[in-house]
Amino acid sequence: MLEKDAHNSSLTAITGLRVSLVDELEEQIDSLLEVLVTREVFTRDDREDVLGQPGPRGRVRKVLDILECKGEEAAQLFLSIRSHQQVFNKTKAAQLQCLEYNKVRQKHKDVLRRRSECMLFHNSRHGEKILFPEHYVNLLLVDGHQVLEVKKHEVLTFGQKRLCLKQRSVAQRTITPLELFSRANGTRPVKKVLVTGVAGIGKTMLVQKILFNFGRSEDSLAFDFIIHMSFRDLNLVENPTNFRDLVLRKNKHLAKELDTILTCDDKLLIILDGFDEFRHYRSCDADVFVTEPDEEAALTDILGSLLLGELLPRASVLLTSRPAATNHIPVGCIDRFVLIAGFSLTEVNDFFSRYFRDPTLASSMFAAASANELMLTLCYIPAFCCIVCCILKQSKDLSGESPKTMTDIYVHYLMAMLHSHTKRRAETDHQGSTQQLSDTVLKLGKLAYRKLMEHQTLFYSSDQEVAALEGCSFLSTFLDKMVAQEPGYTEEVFSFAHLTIQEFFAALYCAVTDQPLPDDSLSSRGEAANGHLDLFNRFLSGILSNRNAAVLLRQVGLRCSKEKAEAYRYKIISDLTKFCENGAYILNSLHCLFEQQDPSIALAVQPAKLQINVSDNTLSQMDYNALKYFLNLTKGQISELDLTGTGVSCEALRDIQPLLVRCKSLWLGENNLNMGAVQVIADVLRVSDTITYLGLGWSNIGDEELQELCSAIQVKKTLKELWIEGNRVTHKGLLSLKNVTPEPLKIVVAIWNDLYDTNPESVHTQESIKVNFTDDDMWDSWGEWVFRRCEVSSNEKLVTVLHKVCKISAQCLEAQWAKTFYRKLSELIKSRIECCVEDDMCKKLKTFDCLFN
Ligand SMILES: Nc1ncnc2c1ncn2[C@@H]1O[C@H](COP(=O)(O)OP(=O)(O)OP(=O)(O)O)[C@@H](O)[C@H]1O
Repeated sequence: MLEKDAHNSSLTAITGLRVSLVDELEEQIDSLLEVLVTREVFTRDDREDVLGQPGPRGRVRKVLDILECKGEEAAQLFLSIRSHQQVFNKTKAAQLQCLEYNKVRQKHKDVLRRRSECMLFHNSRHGEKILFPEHYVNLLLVDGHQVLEVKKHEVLTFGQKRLCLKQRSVAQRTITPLELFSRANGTRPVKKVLVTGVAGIGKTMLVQKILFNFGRSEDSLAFDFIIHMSFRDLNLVENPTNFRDLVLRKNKHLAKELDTILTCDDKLLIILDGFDEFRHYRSCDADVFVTEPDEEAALTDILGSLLLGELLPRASVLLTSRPAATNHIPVGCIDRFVLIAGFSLTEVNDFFSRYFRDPTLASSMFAAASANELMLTLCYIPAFCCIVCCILKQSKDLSGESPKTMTDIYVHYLMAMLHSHTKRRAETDHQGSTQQLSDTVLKLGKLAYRKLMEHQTLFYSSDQEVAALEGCSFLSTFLDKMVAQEPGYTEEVFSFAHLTIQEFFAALYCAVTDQPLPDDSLSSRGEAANGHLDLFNRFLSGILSNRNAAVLLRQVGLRCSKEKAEAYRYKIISDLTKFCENGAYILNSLHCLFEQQDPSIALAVQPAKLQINVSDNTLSQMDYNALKYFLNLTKGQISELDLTGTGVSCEALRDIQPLLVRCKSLWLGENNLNMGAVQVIADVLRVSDTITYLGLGWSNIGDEELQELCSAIQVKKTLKELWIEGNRVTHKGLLSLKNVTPEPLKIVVAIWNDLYDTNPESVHTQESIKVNFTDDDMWDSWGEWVFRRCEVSSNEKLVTVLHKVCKISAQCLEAQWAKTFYRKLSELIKSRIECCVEDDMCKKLKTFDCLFN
């Protein structure tokens, strides 16, 4: 019996599979029949019998009946033909799918190319097409961002008790857009990239460049698909949604292949542009995870999951943001931080050439811009460069007082645009009056202001403020119009030509109406201006300055009230005085002062102590200009200048060297200081009669650099404390301290250096050289300093400081000073939590609260 079964195994199999074979073969029975005849398994008569059956399923059944009569050999041949057929079908399906995938990929590239091939310039939006490749100017991209790398490191090692907490400084280098996803040092894959840069520096342009090149298959970014989403547009998503729908919103042509595209997620790049513009930017550190593209969820959870790699874990993500919002990005998941540094002089020149096209005109315009150094500095930011060109194009020169500040440039721009508009109107209907102009400007201002306060950058035509603009003629100069496809209907959607222009109009509205000045000073709850209104405040200050107020009144009949201007000046003076005295973060106030260009305001700032804290923020030349402007107008000693984590370079240090000489405490830690930079510091030590405390922790200092500093310290002998934690100094390096300790240097803090071996000749047995935490007064004062800084910090800055100080907790908690320090911190955190209204911030503070208790 068994033997018989074995002999008849194919026949038995066919009998067993009969039902499924009928399903499987019904669509291919005719071709299968032909093969059976060709291979002589069936005769022509058999074929006639089969074809005589009604319907394909009947024909399959007949084939199976005949096979049963023919016996085992025929059954075997049949099964082998069937399995060949299966393989053939599968290959064909795969080929078809691949063909379809490639077709959609090409189509998508065509769409991206079409979408990105034009460039919008602020004054050329009346049907004038400017081709992207003809106007795109190379942007300087810097790989590595000290402050964010440190933050990431701190987030990742949060609460860990590590013995050696050395944080190497980040080596920075310039890269090209092509290298954004290339592996650093050829090791770890780079999947999540964060690109930051200040307003108008070219983040969106960089995204356009990537899309354009991809659309033209011009670069070798190894992706099959790039999905581009802007937060400006995502703000319009109201209800829970899913990732698939988010992709299809703007890419309906991907619908058929989307499953395959999402399955091959390692070949997918998702670009999320303008995180700072996101209405829900505070809620992206998701703890509710979405793992499937079809899962319905809140937009923030979907985006958070994408960033954290819970959704489409193999996909690459490029996120762009202004620096102010980076505190709300889960930096732990970012593999590469890239900073856009804008243009250098060569690129500014290139921009002028491309803008004016005629080389002679371009070079005379460039000369006009170069005549004003401050204006040239502004041109390093592409958006400002573009506006400068636009003004020059309209007015041929910079007549009158030439622009010195960012606001001056925007006011000139507004005037140039209005002027060209009235000229055009005058040529046709002679109706354009100043009154009409100022009315429209005010309406635009109201729209800009209301929406900025609500964190909105896109507005529907049904919005009240948009409806009020109906019929105004020069809107297209400042507003972009798009048509949004909503399910079932379309609606017009507007946005300002650029976010900075919205911020400018918003400030203008606030300056010339009775809208109260926004109160952004640090409240006891630590809710300082969260960066969202930084630029708005700078514009507001500039517009309220006597110079610009006069221009606005003369040219458009817009009047800033005297009281408001006075109140604002008073606010600058009192803010600056307060921040100098308490050591709070001061950069934006310095910019507001700079915008006024009125030395009498700076002279009125007379703090009891001059402390300047601009730490933990990469500084640009414009920032240094604002810093120099204020400090050059003040006299005498600078009690403290805190440039920790600002990316300060050797050139920048040279630029501000005269200020460094006036400092008593100078903090330069968490910057990558090369030998050139150390030499500038040494030069300062050689001449300064005031410098007493110097902080160079985590700044890549090695033995040679330390030696350079020690020989400089010996000249004036004013330095008392040197902080060089977390560097590369060895025992040998410490020997160079021999001649300067304990006099004049009373304290050298060298913990977390390369001091592993116990060297009998070592100098750190000297009491003044600290290589470990101890229980003494010095740490007590350190704790007090940190605590004072925490007290005047916004919650966001506080969290940055807390991350830094929580590192030491494990090692020294037993010391009395540490007990007091952490108890006070814990109380401060508790009081901040009580008043905190922002969910993500509350969560962060609570984590520290748990840690410290
Ligand atoms: N590489 C470039 N080449 C030519 N023009 C540029 C370039 N980058 C920026 N611009 C000009 O500057 C303007 C602002 O650039 P973009 O919108 O990319 O800035 P952003 O960094 O995204 O600003 P924001 O943070 O305010 O959104 C552009 O509209 C364009 O006119």
